[in-house]
Amino acid sequence: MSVVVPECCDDLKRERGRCLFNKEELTNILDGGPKLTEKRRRIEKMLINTPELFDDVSPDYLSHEDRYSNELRKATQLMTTLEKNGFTYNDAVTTGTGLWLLMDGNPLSLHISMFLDTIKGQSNPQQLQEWLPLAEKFKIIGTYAQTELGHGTFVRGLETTATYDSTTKEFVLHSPTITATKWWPGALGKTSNHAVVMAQLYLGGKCYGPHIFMVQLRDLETHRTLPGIVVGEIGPRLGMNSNDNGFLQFNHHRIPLTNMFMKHSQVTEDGKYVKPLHSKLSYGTMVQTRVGIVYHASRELSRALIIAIRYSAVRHQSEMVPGDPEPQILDYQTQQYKLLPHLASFFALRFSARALLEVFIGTSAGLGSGKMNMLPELHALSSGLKAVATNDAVKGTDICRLACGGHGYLSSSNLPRIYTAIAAGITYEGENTVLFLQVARYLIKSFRASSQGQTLPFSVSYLRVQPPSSHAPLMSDRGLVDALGAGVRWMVGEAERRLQQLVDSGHSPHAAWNACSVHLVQCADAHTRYYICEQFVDAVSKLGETVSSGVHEVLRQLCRLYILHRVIQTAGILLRCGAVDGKALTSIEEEECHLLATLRIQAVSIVDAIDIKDVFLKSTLGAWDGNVYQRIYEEAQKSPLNKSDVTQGYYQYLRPLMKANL
Ligand SMILES: CCCCCCCCC/C=C/C(=O)SCCNC(=O)CCNC(=O)[C@H](O)C(C)(C)COP(=O)(O)OP(=O)(O)OC[C@H]1O[C@@H](n2cnc3c(N)ncnc32)[C@H](O)[C@@H]1OP(=O)(O)O
Ligand SMILES: Cc1cc2nc3c(=O)[nH]c(=O)nc-3n(C[C@H](O)[C@H](O)[C@H](O)COP(=O)(O)OP(=O)(O)OC[C@H]3O[C@@H](n4cnc5c(N)ncnc54)[C@H](O)[C@@H]3O)c2cc1C
Repeated sequence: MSVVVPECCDDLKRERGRCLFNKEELTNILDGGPKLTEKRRRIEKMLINTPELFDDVSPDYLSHEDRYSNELRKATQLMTTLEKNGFTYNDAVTTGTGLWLLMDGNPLSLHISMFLDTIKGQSNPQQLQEWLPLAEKFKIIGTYAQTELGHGTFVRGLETTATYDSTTKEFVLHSPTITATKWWPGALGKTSNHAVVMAQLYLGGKCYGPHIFMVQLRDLETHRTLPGIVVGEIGPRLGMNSNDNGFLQFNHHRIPLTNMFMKHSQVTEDGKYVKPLHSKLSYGTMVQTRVGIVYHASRELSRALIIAIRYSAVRHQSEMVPGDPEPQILDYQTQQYKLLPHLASFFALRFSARALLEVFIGTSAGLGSGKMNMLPELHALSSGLKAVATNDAVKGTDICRLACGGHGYLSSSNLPRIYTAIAAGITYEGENTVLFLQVARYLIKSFRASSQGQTLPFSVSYLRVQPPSSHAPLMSDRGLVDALGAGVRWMVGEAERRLQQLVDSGHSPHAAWNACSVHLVQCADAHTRYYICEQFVDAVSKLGETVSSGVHEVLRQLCRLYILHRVIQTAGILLRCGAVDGKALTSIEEEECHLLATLRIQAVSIVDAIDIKDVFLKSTLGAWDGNVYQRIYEEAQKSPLNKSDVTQGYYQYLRPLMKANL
């Protein structure tokens, strides 16, 4: 059968012809510098030259078992390819490239992230020397087993016990109830032969709270489960079904004393406990992963944006003016309003992720020399940014899908897979509401400290009870960000007042907290977004000194759009606290509409500059050449239902129905 394929590529040619900035320069900025762009491209080239890393058949057509095996095959191939070519798996993670090839839940991802990070961050020198080389060379393969059937959020409520037996110098690991079963850890079901396990430490009958233990789960030769351990896979999930998320139970399973991670807290041979410098140091791997997730979320959002924006430039639908040719759907203002604020969000998240990474590196260096004072701020920033980044990436990815109409619902658009993968990010590594409440706790504490005249750390210094008055004109970027800051200050002040009022009227502080928690979550969200706006404005103004005017103008427009959009979203609060008036809001709304039209002109070039190649986008709708319809058609031919003209189902069910006398 021959198919008539409309010629689409001219649209993208025309779009690209309108580019007024140096794409390569913007690519370098997004990568963090020309050297990092060059390194990413070297990794990409190497991966593209490894055909084993690519699927002939979509995982959608494979059985659960084959899906897992296929992804494991590619994951192991990826690790060996990287190693052979002198790269680390971290290179593939930080550039995104490796993760995109393993598109459906890579069974080695927990090993190369949380398992290795725990070994590096929680081991004493002897443990590091013993475990790190084994893990780095994949002689042992592990995961991070913390969550249980009964508890994920409330780590202090975990039920798995690790009871020290000083006669044998061993810990006895036990799962006393069904709810103590470890549940969810990626790669726990079938892949891992080790796990770092969070369990309640018991010494002489006393509980010392959650601590981390290195536990071997499977024999290193036969891969069979060791006695005293029950392990398996938890079954299908919304997405990432090529991973083997697992369950784990211990039946009085013994491990040596030296298998407790002892960098921060220790147990001596005679069963004495040595306290850590800060009680939450054992949560370090979670904090580090949250920092990585901010990058990860921005990358996934960028893939969805490239797909949806290119498609919107290729797709023609309806008549804008009766009788005129059908316009590109990107010309509709409503389509621009769907997509372009999320494009601005991607840039905002990318700059904020970088700023957060610097805070993380600075705090980690401080911890190395015993300085704990930056830990609360890192916890608040990483919690808030992880929550905003994943919330926005999920929302943005779904909007991208909707913006592609029916074809966005096709698996071959890759939007469903990007969506389901990033959707898990709202829940894992700290459920977002819970993380926002941690941020709120920090905000209220800081606000109260300020009322007592204390100096506040940098990220909350704008909450000062008597802030210096802003000199920036309201409609400047700085002026609007100051207005947003005033809005957050008002919200936090209001939350504090309500909390106090409830306590004064006889509620316990905890009951008052719960009664204000909707408002507190809004404070945390608003604070984090204020921080993101600040980072975006700072980054663009710093870059202004070094980049060409075309690139600077694009960044300035994206930053402006992000701020305007945020002001409109918070209009109610800003009006209530008097930071803006109705007249200003009207002009901000009008400016946003103008800006959408301006940014639309170069939108395709901007997403081109994100520089993600077709093999990593994996989308029929988002490919560079815009040959959308041919690709969709070809992908459909791969459906197993198309292997024969008449399916078995016809003979088995349909024909009998048609022949029946109903
Ligand atoms: C690469 C990308 C690929 C991406 C690929 C990534 C793959 C990831 C796969 C998924 C993996 C997982 O999900 S692994 C499992 C992840 N699980 C979680 O994240 C669990 C979330 N829960 C928690 O983190 C915690 O239990 C939390 C909610 C914070 C509550 O802890 P507690 O009850 O112990 O603490 P609270 O009583 O609330 O608070 C007591 C004080 O401790 C402080 N505190 C709490 N946590 C702190 C912390 N981490 N650091 C510093 N301080 C902390 C609080 O601010 C309080 O300070 P004061 O106010 O000063 O008293
Ligand atoms: C795809 C995926 C992969 C995962 N991988 C791992 C892994 O590798 N290792 C691992 O250990 N775990 C893993 N997890 C588990 C994950 O970390 C937990 O699911 C997560 O921490 C949330 O905990 P929960 O499931 O107990 O949710 P719950 O805490 O039960 O949350 C349910 C609801 O209760 C609310 N809630 C809970 N506590 C509070 C509170 N204090 N205040 C207000 N509201 C509250 C939440 O906001 C939410 O709306 C994974 C989960 C998923 C989905």
